[in-house]
Amino acid sequence: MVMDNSFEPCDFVLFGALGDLSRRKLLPSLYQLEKAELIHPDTKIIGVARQEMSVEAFVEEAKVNIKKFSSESLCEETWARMQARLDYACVDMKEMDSYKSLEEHVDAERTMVCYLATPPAIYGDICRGLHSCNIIDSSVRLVLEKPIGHDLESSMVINDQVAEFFKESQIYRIDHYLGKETVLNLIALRFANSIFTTNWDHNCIDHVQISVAESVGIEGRWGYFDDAGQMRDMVQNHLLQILSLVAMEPPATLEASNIRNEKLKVLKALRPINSTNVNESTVRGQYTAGFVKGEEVPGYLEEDGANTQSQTETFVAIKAEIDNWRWAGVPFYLRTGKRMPTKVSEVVIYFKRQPHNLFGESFKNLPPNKLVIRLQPDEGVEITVMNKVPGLTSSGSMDLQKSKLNLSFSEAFSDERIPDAYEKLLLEVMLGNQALFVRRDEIEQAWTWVDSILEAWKNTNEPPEPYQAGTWGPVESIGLLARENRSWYESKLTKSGKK
Ligand SMILES: NC(=O)C1=CN([C@@H]2O[C@H](COP(=O)(O)OP(=O)(O)OC[C@H]3O[C@@H](n4cnc5c(N)ncnc54)[C@H](OP(=O)(O)O)[C@@H]3O)[C@@H](O)[C@H]2O)C=CC1
Ligand SMILES: O=C1O[C@H](COP(=O)(O)O)[C@@H](O)[C@H](O)[C@H]1O
Repeated sequence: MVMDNSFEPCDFVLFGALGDLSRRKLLPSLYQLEKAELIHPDTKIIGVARQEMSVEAFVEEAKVNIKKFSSESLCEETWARMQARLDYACVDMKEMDSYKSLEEHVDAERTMVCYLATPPAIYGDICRGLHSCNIIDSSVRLVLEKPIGHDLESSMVINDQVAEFFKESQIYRIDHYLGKETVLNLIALRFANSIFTTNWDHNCIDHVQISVAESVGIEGRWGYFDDAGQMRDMVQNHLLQILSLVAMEPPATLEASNIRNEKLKVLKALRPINSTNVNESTVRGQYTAGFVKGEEVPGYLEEDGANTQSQTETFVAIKAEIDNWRWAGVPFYLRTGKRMPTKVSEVVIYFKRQPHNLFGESFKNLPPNKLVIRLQPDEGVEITVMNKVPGLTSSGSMDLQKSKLNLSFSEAFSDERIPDAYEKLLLEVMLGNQALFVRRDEIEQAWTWVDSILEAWKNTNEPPEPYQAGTWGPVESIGLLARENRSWYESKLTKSGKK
């Protein structure tokens, strides 16, 4: 047993237990935690959905999905333990009377975790329903899935509805990127290594690139995606969270409030992008038909259910600037899109060039050092450095060559399995640690910045730039950096043709 004293048993109530997220991610992640013996033996997992179903049928459904969505065969011993803690309650989450049936499944004396894997539109109903049957007390933790709103205003409405019944210290807002090992490693890399701690500012860094490329399209989610677009789907949450971790000041401790305070300061320091600077600071694109990994794929406007007039963006590139002491004059270029050549997320830190050249004409333009943090896949960290090519020359001059110091997680930690982000987040909720969850003020600050860009795009009334599926986005995205004599980092994964 690998448990410590902070582990307490709880009733883990999964609202929307028959939905896509639960089937694909949450139940398989709970299974992995079970396997690692990280769930308290007395913890119960109660699936809640509106379908009438026996506990046996729910257990069978869970088993089928865990088998289907886990990358390994089912361990019978683990499953026997997990099965024993599963329960099911049928609740129509919009009907207040319906919540009574929940009472007999939970123990008011224990910590209760309510995970809302449901449409955000019914978060308010669920809170009222829980309140109506007197289930809420200070020990209840509420987990909210994204998206929290469509803009600042709607996000405040949801947050207000929830705040009627829960204190902020009880609310766990999910951004699954915060559960990714490599995103967490940003904290370790920055604050456990003095070479980075002391070189992490405008004195040493020229610019930063954050790219989150996806090879998938919208995966049959037209209804949701067309309303959201890549800005709301990826930038408002995941990219801004990564940016905050890269740019934040050292927190006093790793305690939740300290980390969240520092992230919030970064979001507050983001220079607003509005009608006056939107054209020079952003690019938005929409994919047309093309080939991804050799397979022909339709354009966005030809996807199932598509509205052919849609101007929703499937690609965004932004030059973001952080107006504070540390980052003055250091652009953060963000880029994310669907149907790009490969799935790859990377943070690349470009250090400044040497102030003076000692190595003669042929090395006049010594390339800057780069720190490449590969978030996914092929997780790792790489630094490019200049080295002397070994050997003797008659002129006595020095020949230089660019080389890489490469730490690949799969090689360095070959005995360790990299857990899915949801495993980490589910574990942290059960431990009652909010550090990897997004606080209300962070979400609202992120919406404020994003809303201003969306509003400016709306005002320009220009369609998104087309880009062929299987490319790195519209040419204008190259221009965003080229006009400042910079270029996007070409991922090693693309160069090697790795899929
Ligand atoms: N799927 C994913 O990969 C991701 C999902 N999310 C978020 O997770 C949440 C859930 O998404 P997803 O699983 O895809 O959605 P689904 O629609 O697949 O599942 C939602 C679940 O909620 C249930 N539900 C909806 N309304 C009611 C109601 N009135 N009473 C009882 N049950 C109800 C549904 O039941 P029924 O089947 O009967 O309709 C279903 O079990 C959303 O907030 C989404 O944005 C976030 C990131 C990724
Ligand atoms: O939240 C979302 O994230 C996924 C990408 O997540 P990843 O872990 O596979 O990188 C994205 O495809 C989806 O559209 C979005 O809603």
